[in-house]
Amino acid sequence: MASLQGDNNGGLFAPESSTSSENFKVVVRIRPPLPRELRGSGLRAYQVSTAVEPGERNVILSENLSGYNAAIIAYGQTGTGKTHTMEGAMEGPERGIIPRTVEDIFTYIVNDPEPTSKYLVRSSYLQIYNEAVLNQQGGLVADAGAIYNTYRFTFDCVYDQHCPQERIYRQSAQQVVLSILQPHREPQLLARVAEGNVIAALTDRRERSHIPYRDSKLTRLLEDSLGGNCRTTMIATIAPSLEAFQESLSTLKFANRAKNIQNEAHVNEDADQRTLLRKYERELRRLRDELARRSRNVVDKRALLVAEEQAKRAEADKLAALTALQERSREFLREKEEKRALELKIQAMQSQLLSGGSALHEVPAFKAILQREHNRLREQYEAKLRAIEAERQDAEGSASAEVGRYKQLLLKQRDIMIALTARLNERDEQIMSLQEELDAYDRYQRQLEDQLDGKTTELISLRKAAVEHASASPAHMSSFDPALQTALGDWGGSSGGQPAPPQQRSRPGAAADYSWAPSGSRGGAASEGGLAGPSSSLPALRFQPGLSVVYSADGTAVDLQGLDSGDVTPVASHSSRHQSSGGGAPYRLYDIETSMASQAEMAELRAAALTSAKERSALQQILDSKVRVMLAECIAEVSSSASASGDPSAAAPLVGRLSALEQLVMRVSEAIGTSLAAAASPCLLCLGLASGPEAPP
Ligand SMILES: Nc1ncnc2c1ncn2[C@@H]1O[C@H](COP(=O)(O)OP(=O)(O)OP(=O)(O)O)[C@@H](O)[C@H]1O
Repeated sequence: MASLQGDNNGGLFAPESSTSSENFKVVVRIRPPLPRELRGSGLRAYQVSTAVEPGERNVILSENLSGYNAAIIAYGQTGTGKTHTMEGAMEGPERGIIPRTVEDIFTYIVNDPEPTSKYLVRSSYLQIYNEAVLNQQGGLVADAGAIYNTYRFTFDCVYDQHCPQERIYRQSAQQVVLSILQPHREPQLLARVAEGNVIAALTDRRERSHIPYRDSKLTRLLEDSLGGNCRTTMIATIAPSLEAFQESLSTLKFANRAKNIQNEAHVNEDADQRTLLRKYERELRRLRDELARRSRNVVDKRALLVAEEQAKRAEADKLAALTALQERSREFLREKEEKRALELKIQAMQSQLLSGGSALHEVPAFKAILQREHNRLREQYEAKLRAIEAERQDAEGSASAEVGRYKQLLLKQRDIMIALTARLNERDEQIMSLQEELDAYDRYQRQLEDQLDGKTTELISLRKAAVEHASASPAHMSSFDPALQTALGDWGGSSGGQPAPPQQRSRPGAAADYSWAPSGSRGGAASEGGLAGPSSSLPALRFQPGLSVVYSADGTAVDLQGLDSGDVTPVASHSSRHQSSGGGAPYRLYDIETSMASQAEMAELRAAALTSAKERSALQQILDSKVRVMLAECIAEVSSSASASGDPSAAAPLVGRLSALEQLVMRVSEAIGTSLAAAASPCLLCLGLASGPEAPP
């Protein structure tokens, strides 16, 4: 077998050329002459034969199962040795390509050094006869006499290769197609079926467009082998006899065209997901780097563009500023010229005015106008001054009237204040006099109380002496003075408790001048109903003979405990006259002539003290009521005067003063009442009247 590279050397055989495709090879195998052919004269002198090296088969078997699809197609006229080439003998050196391929595949699997690799080997055997596909699995069908038949033996080897060290999981599928093409005896049909449009299209030097693989089942099955993902070797078999010259020529032409087929073979590798992921990550990283590089270039370009734009803008601004400056300079020069022209014009006009011979203010018409204007302005100002003066006078008149009215009000208010002050002073004097009178009452009451205390002490001593005397000489008690016995009462020690008859009365003329005459006439009212004394104007007590009670000035009865003595005649010779040290009213107290003072005297003193307390209380009440009335009148009068004057605040000091005076009177009254109660309580307790109905308030 030799590669068909051309028909140089004037024959059908030519050396290999590097221009032929590595993925589609075409070889020609010439069958050795058969014995019958040798008997004839069909052989030519140029007949040669070449053996196929084992290494070439390995190449055909896709580089030791590295994952490429591989195909061996035997093409030739009948009896040219296709079956002999593909199948041959099952054993021995005449073994064909199929058994050798099977041996190579399993030898490779057995010799694989990677223990983790896994292989799956599948095989199929088909026959296509008149466009009918027949499954011939399980045995080879050899029908040498049939025409138009085509066999196809497909041998698939799928294996998994796993490399833990490289963490690679690769799955490859290798397809070995061993086909036998039987061209038709008629060249037209052969061209249509075998070559067909497929070969014509595949070998067309123009742009490859549509490949009509579907025109026949054979071309459909050989789709990958002819122009696809496959490393294909086509074996064109010819016979060496002269009788087969036309067929051999036709086969060689077909082989010559088929060698131009371009196959694109690649490894059938299905990487696992991790490998794909790593592959995609590497691709993604590469794309990112590319994008970053391009973006950086874009940023740099943008910055450059911005800088250029800024430079252009700055240049334009600079030109605009220069233009504006030049324009301003021109305007300045123009204004300067205009100013100079105006100054010249003013100078010319002034020179024209002065050229008349006299100044403007000396022109008569101008003087007249000036005078009129002056007069008009003066009249306006004078009229305005007059109006202002009239307004000022009106304001002064109204102000003076208001001032006069306020003066009158102030004078009236002052008079009211003076009058109120005078009345207040008068009230103060009256209050002071009442206070002094009240003090005189107090002093008199205290003296009465002192007197009463002395009498009580004396009476106690007398009763004690009487009791001692009775106990010493009880026999004489019967002859004891009845009056004294009566005075002693239970203290006299009388047996049986019978009262002693009154045998001795108070000595005639033994009376006391108990009258008192305070200043003023207020005490006169208290003497009504009382007994008349030497001083008829003073209240008096008189003890009637046979009466057991004595009445005070206000009609209060005082029990004298059975005293039956008659008149209590006041005496003057032995009376002790006490003069009030305070300069108050003179008064006279009982003058006890003898040490045998009766209880009538005690009762009299008690009644006098009680009367004095009652009168003092009455006077106190009268004083309080009158002072209160006076103060109320003063406050009302001051308030009415202040409201009448229109200035209520003017009377506030006076009202405050009156209120303070009222508080003072109240405190004085309270103090008097308290001192009175404090002074009267011990005395009244001694008299047994503290809880009586006539106790002073
Ligand atoms: N290279 C060869 N060496 C020896 N004998 C061969 C060789 N090639 C073919 N022959 C013999 O030639 C005869 C025909 O061969 P073969 O059957 O293989 O032809 P074929 O092309 O398959 O014919 P068909 O197409 O009719 O099946 C066979 O007897 C075979 O033994």
